Amino acid sequence: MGRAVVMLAAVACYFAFFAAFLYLVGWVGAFEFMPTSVDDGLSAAPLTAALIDIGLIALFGVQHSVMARQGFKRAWTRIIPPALERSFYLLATVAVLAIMFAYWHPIEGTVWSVANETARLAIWALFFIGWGILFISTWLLNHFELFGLQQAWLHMRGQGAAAPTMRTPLFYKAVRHPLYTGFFIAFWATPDMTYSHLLAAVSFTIYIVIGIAYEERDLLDVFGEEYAEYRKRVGAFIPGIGKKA
Ligand SMILES: C[S@@+](CC[C@H](N)C(=O)[O-])C[C@H]1O[C@@H](n2cnc3c(N)ncnc32)[C@H](O)[C@@H]1O
Repeated sequence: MGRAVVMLAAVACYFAFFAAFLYLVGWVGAFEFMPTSVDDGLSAAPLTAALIDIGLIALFGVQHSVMARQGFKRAWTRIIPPALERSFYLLATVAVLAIMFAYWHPIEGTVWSVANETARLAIWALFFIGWGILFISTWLLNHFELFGLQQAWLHMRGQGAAAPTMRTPLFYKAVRHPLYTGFFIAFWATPDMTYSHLLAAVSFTIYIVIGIAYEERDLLDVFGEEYAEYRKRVGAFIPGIGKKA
């Protein structure tokens, strides 16, 4: 594949992912202008709906976990250009998110609904702060590398892939996984918690907590003692909590 084509493919995947990410924000927020949302979609009896929705989130989990493993990457990059490995990961994420958006089955009923207008506004502010923390965290790590553009750019310029660098700026000084902290806040901060929203929040939380073990194992492999020492000093999602001896 030509170098310029690789670059164009990476840019296309980046924008496809960005669109899916924006849709996800609206989907979780269940805003009225959204065609589908966590509280809106196909209909089924509550138990069937719950099983389908859990299956959809599991699909997301399997895609994310399998494609992030080193063994999979080694095999996969014998078929696709290594410079596009991250971009195809994003494209696969777009596909599983699109399936989730299309086949989500809401479950009727409300767990909590906040009536006070000021409290509602505060919760909405928290919702956007969560997404903001997540977005800023991508820049603190390396936005262009995380979203595949750096790899394609270096490839286009005939340079090898950049060596991974451990980063701990700003939020990363307080917690090891601020991006996931942002994700948790965004999923849990809602003034109207429906059963389907709760199911999504619980399932994604469980998935992330399990996924972290694998992510940290890879980080320990790559960064060794530097990451081990970081785990001893810094909490996982909440400052000071979840340090690893
Ligand atoms: C979706 S990001 C999530 C990062 C982190 N778990 C968080 O919640 O902020 C996952 C990628 O970030 C990388 N990563 C996580 N922590 C890192 C760090 N401190 N420095 C460099 N890369 C890191 C992982 O290797 C993985 O490729």
